[in-house]
Amino acid sequence: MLKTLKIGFLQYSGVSTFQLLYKDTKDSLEDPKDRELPRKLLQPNKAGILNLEHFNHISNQKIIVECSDACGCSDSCPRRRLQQGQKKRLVVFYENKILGFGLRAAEPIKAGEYVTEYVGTVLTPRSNRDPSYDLGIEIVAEGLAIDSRKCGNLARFVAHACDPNAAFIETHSRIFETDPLIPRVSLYALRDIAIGEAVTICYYSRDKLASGKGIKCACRPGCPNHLPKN
Ligand SMILES: C[S@@+](CC[C@H](N)C(=O)[O-])C[C@H]1O[C@@H](n2cnc3c(N)ncnc32)[C@H](O)[C@@H]1O
Repeated sequence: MLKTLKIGFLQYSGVSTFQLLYKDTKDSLEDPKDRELPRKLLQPNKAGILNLEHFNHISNQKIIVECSDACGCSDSCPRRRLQQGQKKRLVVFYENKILGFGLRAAEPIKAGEYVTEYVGTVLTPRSNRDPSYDLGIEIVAEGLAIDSRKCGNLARFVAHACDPNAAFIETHSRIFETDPLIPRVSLYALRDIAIGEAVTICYYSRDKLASGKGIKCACRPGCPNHLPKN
């Protein structure tokens, strides 16, 4: 099962919990004594690069906030990466019998660059279905998941690695402020990814991986970890 990201609220009109959270965080960062607080909001720089140097892929409480019509910027603004769509060339590659299909870079990807979106059906996770392709949403809409098992894009093939080179990050993105705020998730590179290299994320926390139960992790020869069975 894909890693559950921590994020809070789905809204279609009016002031959302998220807007309040956003305001609180922004305000607190303006107070010098609070600058040490973990920063919740991420935005790419002018070159479209997200600073993920200190990204903790295990306890992820981060959300990317993209520009909208309220900013007055253009469609080519680097802070509209998800809105602009996938630009990186990627291939779905059959790795081996254990890993099945994975995703590989068909061109070099730099650390902090947007790779693609995790696409699927937004639903409430239920116990009687296969959650292997669920990506839990926790900031924009707590308790929902994006399921790419039957309907998704190539991000559904991203394999787990205990030392991953990419991460899924919830993304607050809408072109017009009046658009519905649907849960969306971006895939960003945590470090440079070479052409032909597998793009990987970490599905689980270190504790779960070290529990000794589940599928033996095949991220590298001799990896001692296990992917918990759902
Ligand atoms: C979201 S799917 C990834 C796509 C899948 N490989 C396919 O061919 O459709 C997750 C599944 O891939 C396999 N997998 C991914 N990373 C793995 C790893 N490091 N070790 C073992 N199996 C892995 C497991 O079977 C896991 O349940």
